[in-house]
Amino acid sequence: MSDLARTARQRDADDPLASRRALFVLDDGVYLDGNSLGALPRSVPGRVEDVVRRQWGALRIRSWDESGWWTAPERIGDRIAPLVGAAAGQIVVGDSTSVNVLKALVGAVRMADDARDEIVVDATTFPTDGYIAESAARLTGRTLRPVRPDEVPAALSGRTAAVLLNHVDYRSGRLHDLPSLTAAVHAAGAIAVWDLCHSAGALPVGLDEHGVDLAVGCTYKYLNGGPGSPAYLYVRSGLQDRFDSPLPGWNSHAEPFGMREAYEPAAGALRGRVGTPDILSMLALEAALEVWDGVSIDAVRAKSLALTDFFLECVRAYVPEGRVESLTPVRHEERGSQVALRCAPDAGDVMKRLIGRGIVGDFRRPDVLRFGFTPLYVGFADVERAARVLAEELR
Ligand SMILES: Cc1ncc(COP(=O)(O)O)c(C=O)c1O
Ligand SMILES: Nc1c(O)cccc1C(=O)C[C@H](N)C(=O)O
Repeated sequence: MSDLARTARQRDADDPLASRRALFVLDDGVYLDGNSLGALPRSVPGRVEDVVRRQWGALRIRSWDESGWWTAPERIGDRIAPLVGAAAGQIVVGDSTSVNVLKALVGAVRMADDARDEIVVDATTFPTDGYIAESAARLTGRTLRPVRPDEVPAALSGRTAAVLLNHVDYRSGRLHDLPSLTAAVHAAGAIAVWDLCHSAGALPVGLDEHGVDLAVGCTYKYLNGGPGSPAYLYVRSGLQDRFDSPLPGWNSHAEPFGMREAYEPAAGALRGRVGTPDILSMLALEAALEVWDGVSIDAVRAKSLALTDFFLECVRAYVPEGRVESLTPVRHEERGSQVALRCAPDAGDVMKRLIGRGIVGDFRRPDVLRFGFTPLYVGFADVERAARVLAEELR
């Protein structure tokens, strides 16, 4: 056994989160793709079975009240809230991240005065946010200005209405400085909107502490909600009265069953709802969130950094010099929970071979091997093995 393998074994033995792994369905491979689709928590299949057979099959329409279907978006929002540093009453679950980006960004611009004619968007964003921001700009009669996150402070002015940023870059794994960027946006008198897809469940976000205005995120990555599980929208309590959703469906009406002709928004975070919630996915997510009971997000962050540090150490030790280049920042303050390795010209083939050997990461065009580290179920021995197999494939 190598020194690194021995170290891994010891670190797994000392890991306070190690027992969480048993809460997930995994095989004997190494799953490093939880930043794309989280693994299945064991509590989910039984809950879905109950929702389908008893709540739907037997109770039918009564379940909207008796099984808590109607209030699921805000109830599950309150369950996610502590994971992203938000007090209750500010998050609703529903729709996709893409749809929530539209609600958040148009809602943000509608809070700004008309003289503010620009929307700033992260120029390195995951594509969907950029596409939707472009449409939000057209819908609100603003100009879209793509800016790299590090250049955002210099780009802000009295013309800026709202700024949409990704907390962690999906390609490189770079963590952007949410507190200081939010403060800069506020100093310019603009509204800060954050996409938390790659940070929620992997590191502390501190939405309330840092005064974030609006935020969105998916639940199928580090929150393990399942394929296509509903996303969420956070609207800071102090802004909720001014939040004017571009999708004011009947579920966000003050009196949904009043069936009124005129729209009147509900109070609070409920304004972020649109239409009938996707109950099966939503209640699968609720069951999945049980894995967080008793877990501190600070402990998750500590393990995440230890895992990514250890992976980089193993890669340095095992992989032939010059064969890969890490795009992941060395400084912890700039790192999310993934490692991206540039591997030209054959990253796509290399990832296929890794997956064939049970080491599952993903390939992002044009030349990136991407490995996500989910602290609740990835261990140090997994990390050492992944780097060792990668080195074998690259030799
Ligand atoms: C930063 C970011 N935003 C949005 C999305 C996707 O949004 P949607 O769930 O609407 O497909 C992803 C990943 O798919 C993402 O990484
Ligand atoms: N949402 C996804 C999907 O529906 C299929 C495959 C992958 C995804 C992803 O989440 C991709 C991911 N956001 C990324 O960072 O690349």
